Amino acid sequence: MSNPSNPRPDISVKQLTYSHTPDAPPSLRNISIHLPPGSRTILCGANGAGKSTLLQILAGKRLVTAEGADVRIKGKDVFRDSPPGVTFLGTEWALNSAVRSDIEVSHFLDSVGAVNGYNTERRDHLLDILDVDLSWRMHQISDGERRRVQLCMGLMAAWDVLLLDEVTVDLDVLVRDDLLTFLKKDSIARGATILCKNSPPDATHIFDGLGNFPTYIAHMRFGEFVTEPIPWPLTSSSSVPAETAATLPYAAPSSLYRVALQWLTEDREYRRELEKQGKKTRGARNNALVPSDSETFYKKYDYSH
Ligand SMILES: Nc1ncnc2c1ncn2[C@@H]1O[C@H](COP(=O)(O)OP(=O)(O)OP(=O)(O)O)[C@@H](O)[C@H]1O
Repeated sequence: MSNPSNPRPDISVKQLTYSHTPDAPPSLRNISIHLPPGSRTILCGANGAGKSTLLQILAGKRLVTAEGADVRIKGKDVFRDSPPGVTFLGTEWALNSAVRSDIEVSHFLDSVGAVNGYNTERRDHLLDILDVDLSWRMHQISDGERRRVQLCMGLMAAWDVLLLDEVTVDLDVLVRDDLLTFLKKDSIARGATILCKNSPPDATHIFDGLGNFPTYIAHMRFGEFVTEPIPWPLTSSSSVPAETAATLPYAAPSSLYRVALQWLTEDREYRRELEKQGKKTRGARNNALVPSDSETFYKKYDYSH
């Protein structure tokens, strides 16, 4: 949904172009979206489409200097006004050595609570849903368990806007399902907004059970929206562009996986077309090296015996 006339979108992005480095091509190109309070949007797209970059910019983690770009949450400029009530949960958290130190989970969560303040009923509910054992020690738990602690920590304080960067992918199916149910209920009860990304690596796992979660879905490719956020589930009366409508299955929420598959297939065909035209290169460069890249690689590193 990209409707600038919406009186108060929770997330509003206009003319956003962004490059990670001065010489690199833009990872986001002239992006504009407007998401209303209480919406739950899933960004779909192949690896490198720009989903994480968009979430990180909304979280104020990357500074945008491009002229004309306007990135707001609840009407506040994300760089200059730091809007309150925004929670960003990303995968890099688990890589931080501090969260792998010898500290008991209860102490770890208490230290965060002391800083942020939280409702204990909400915390206990999250501990149940995420099946967290307060006596675990942070350096002795699995990646999935560590992720559950992160989610509990990040969701304890009630957020207005939640930005999720693939933090549910390594949860087991039951925990993930309970968490999505909680997030959906919470978003409905408090009119809070969720924007999250889903990537292709294991699409069946990622999209399984997600069909009832979003109110909008969107498709990104090479830093642009091929399909701007559109209401989900789709109906024949959805305000979907004609060219998109022709490609999508109108059906039950369970078809989200099929829509994602359709979009990713289109992405791959588009990329292959660019490759044919010499505008993109992937994999072994068969014409550039004789013998092939892989033979050269294996000889170089002497994997032959
Ligand atoms: N720190 C960085 N420095 C330079 N380029 C980056 C950096 N992070 C991402 N990029 C580039 O920006 C583009 C978009 O990356 P981004 O991580 O936003 O994609 P994505 O859609 O989230 O991908 P995935 O689903 O694989 O996580 C890619 O071409 C990527 O190579």
